Amino acid sequence: MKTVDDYNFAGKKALVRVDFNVPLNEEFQITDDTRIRAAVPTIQKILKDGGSAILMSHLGRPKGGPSDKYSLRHIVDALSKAFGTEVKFAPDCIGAEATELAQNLKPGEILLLENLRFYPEEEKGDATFAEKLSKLGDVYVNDAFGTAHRAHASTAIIAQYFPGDAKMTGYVMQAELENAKKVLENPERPFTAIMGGAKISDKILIIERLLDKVDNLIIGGGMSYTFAKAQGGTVGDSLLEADKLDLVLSLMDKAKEKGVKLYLPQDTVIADKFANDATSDTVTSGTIPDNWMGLDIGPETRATFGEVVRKSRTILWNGPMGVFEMPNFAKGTSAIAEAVVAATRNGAFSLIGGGDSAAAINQAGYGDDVSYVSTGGGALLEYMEGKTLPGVAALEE
Ligand SMILES: Nc1ncnc2c1ncn2[C@@H]1O[C@H](COP(=O)(O)OP(=O)(O)OP(=O)(O)O)[C@@H](O)[C@H]1O
Ligand SMILES: O=C(O)[C@H](O)COP(=O)(O)O
Repeated sequence: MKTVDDYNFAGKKALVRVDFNVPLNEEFQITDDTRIRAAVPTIQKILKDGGSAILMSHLGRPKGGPSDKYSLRHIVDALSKAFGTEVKFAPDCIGAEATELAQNLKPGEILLLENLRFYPEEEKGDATFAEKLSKLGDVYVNDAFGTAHRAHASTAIIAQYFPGDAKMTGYVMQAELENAKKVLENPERPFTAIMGGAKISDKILIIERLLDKVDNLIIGGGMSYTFAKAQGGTVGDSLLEADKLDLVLSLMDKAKEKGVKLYLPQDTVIADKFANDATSDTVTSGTIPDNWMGLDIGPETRATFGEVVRKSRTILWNGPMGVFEMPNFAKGTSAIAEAVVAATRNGAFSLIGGGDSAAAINQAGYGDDVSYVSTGGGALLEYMEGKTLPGVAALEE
């Protein structure tokens, strides 16, 4: 695969697919700018060579055409700050105005196109739409690792409209693939995977695949209650995927067969409602009373999980240990973050994946103290599951 290092962008307009699907609050402020900061080196390389950059991205999952809520206009100022130069904006990603703005772009300038998903053709992978986008630039760079698992017009289909030497990966894509490979191929041992977050169904395939790779598997967060229930415990109103009970039991058997040590929470912080100011208590896992819900791992679990993590040499972490957005239920996630940082300082390789896990590590101020924070959520998981990423495959053809 060609990379931006193989290309001189002097006098060229680079059409760059980035993943600026960033979390915004109600005032449209960016609450985690990891994906924007990550994109800077690729854009800088293009501009330094004497090229210009036309950035295209999606934001959220808009259905039914353009809407202010999902407009990329909201992030233009933040981009100008991050890139150190004024970023121009095209209020439509194709059409006469976008074409004119792209044509008039001078070396050193950046243009951001409006949300690609305002056209249903984007997600459908429509070839005509992809061809229209392709006309805006001379060369195509795909740096949107976070969206590489989607076979969309701008991430995959578009590549066919550029010759082999004019389509390539950017630095984000390269770094993501390299770091994921470090974990998947010949990891230093012990190798510990920490899985948390809300849904087992989203992560079941990766958990199964990891059983062939890891020495320790730690399960926390919302998904742990399905394990507790499957073992005969009570979980009150906690998150539960009741149709996955047999599945988690078979996972537990597989872990045993493969000699993987499975760590589940011993104790749980429970609450009488889903709110930071809820009344809370700590109970043994699997003994949650009716009308209460588990929102974090308890102190004993923090100690056990922390010790396993500190002794690890390779760490993969996806998904928070509790509802870390609420300060009263963030202790488990913070404790894991601290243990991952301590292990990394001791020479371990740590890869953090998933939007919320990245936000949690940044919120705790540890973003620079782990080996690599992935910009990918679903994309990283699918890559780890062994699936081909269409965004990467399109550049290989
Ligand atoms: N005990 C719990 N009860 C309810 N929600 C929980 C609990 N533990 C964690 N969560 C929630 O899970 C969410 C994160 O789950 P998710 O699976 O989306 O992780 P992620 O790191 O963002 O991965 P990805 O980016 O792949 O989605 C957070 O919003 C968090 O509050
Ligand atoms: O945030 C993500 O995981 C990517 O930007 C992809 O978004 P999607 O799941 O809406 O395709």
